[in-house]
Amino acid sequence: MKAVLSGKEMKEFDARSIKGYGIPSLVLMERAAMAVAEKAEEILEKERAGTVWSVCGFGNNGADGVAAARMLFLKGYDVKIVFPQRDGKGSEELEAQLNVVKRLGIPVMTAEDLSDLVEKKIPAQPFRKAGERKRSCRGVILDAIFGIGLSRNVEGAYRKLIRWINGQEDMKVIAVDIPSGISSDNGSVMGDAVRADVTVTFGEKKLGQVLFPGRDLCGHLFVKDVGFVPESSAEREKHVQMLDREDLLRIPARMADSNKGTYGKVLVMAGAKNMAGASLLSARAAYRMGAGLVKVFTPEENRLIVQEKLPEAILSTYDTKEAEKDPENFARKIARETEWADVIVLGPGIGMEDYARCMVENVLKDAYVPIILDADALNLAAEYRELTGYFTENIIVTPHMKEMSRLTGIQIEEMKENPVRTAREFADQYGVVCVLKDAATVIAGRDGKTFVNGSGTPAMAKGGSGDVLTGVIAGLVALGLEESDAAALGVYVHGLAGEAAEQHFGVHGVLAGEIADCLPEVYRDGI
Ligand SMILES: NC(=O)C1=CN([C@@H]2O[C@H](COP(=O)(O)OP(=O)(O)OC[C@H]3O[C@@H](n4cnc5c(N)ncnc54)[C@H](O)[C@@H]3O)[C@@H](O)[C@H]2O)[C@@H](O)CC1
Ligand SMILES: [K+]
Repeated sequence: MKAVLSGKEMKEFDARSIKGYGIPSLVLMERAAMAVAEKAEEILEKERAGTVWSVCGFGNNGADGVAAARMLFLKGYDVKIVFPQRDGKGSEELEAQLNVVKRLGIPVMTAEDLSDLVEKKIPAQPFRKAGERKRSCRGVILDAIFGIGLSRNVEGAYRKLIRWINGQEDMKVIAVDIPSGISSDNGSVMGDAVRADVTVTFGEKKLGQVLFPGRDLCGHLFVKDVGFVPESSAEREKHVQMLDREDLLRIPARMADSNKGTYGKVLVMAGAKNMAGASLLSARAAYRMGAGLVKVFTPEENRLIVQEKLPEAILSTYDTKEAEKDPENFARKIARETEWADVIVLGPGIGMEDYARCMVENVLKDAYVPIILDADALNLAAEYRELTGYFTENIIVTPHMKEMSRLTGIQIEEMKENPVRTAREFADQYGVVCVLKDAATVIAGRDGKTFVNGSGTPAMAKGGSGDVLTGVIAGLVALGLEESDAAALGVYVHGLAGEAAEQHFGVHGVLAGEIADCLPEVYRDGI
């Protein structure tokens, strides 16, 4: 698990080492610049290229760029430094770095001096992996215009330079700390931004590098230690966290003397009339994740298909007409089922009929085991607001952006601007665990624990993959994980399984069921 910091948190982290412990700022900067220069040299050697443009702003990000340019110049590369304009007031560190390069005679120029000032907006990069876009490479551009100090939208000469960088098709772009123009707090593009092939960042990851579109614009991200004094583990836990492969070790082991009862009973309440798919995907994923027993509760019409496609599942069916006619009897049936369960998945494909609302209400009212509330259960809660009155700490909600918008009334664009805050506020307001699904899913858990997920692939952007996720989380709860941990680890494992499925079927070809079937590859071979 690794901490991910906002711009403000990173500034405090910086200041702690410099002011708190007395490590000179220029010492940290020297190591930061060295990490950038090493990455540049690696690329230049591989590409047999010799040109370096270091494009710098007037803060310490620019100072990093000037220091790295000096190091590459001393190695014999053909180096030029570019500033947006002549008259910018530089930081103290920048002035110190510029004094050195002036004495060394490294050319320093401005945007106006660039003969080929071709401006290009952020180029699209369809279906290519980060760093793969450039076929020929004449050299390297160091993007050191803005780092974590970007405080407003970019315009004027800054914007021109950012677009100039994006227009250099035959140069690899290394972003110093973060691509210029990306907000380090939320990954948004502030006016315009650099598309980097590689980003070298210092100390810790920033939120802007793990949330989209910033995550995409970073290219390959390298985190380098430059000598900051580390925080205590209690301090680290206060930041947003990102899971990594070591966290797979937290999936409980299977004991030699166990039986199916040892690994929990999952009740999947899903699928409307003739819509068995959602229940099958969720149930399959729960079994694949390791749950001992999975029961599907679904309309009678789905009996044959469930038995045929997943004979391992226990089946309990209901008559939808009876359920509508006699809600009290339906409620008693539901109570019997929920009593059996250790964890419940509620909602995928159940529809918006009255009996579905009755089911959601009764489960929320009477069940005290963890409940994963998804899809139509969330849409019903959005439509019948009184259902949110039952939200308590045993509930994990898993809305995608549209469902979250229905639940909260907040526009999708606004939520995308700050998904961490959106998920956190919802979780705190209702006391639930909130999994806000998107390309970078945010998990807001108990005790302020917040996670951003780093696994996954666009191959998973397909119908049914959310149903699989509910089963994965339920499976982990059944194995004994606490709800916040099950949600965060479940999202991570689900993403890894999607990546594994992409290896087999390609980015376009993956089916949701295949994500479920690739789960064992993740925890069997993944650590
Ligand atoms: N000693 C340190 O504090 C270290 C800092 N480091 C570097 O320092 C960077 C942070 O430096 P700073 O805090 O100076 O910030 P930046 O260098 O990211 O940028 C701040 C400068 O840009 C200006 N600015 C902000 N938004 C603008 C806009 N839209 N248009 C025009 N000007 C704008 C600010 O007024 C300020 O002059 C990090 O990203 C990292 O690269 C690293 O060297 C590691 C050590
Ligand atoms: K930068």
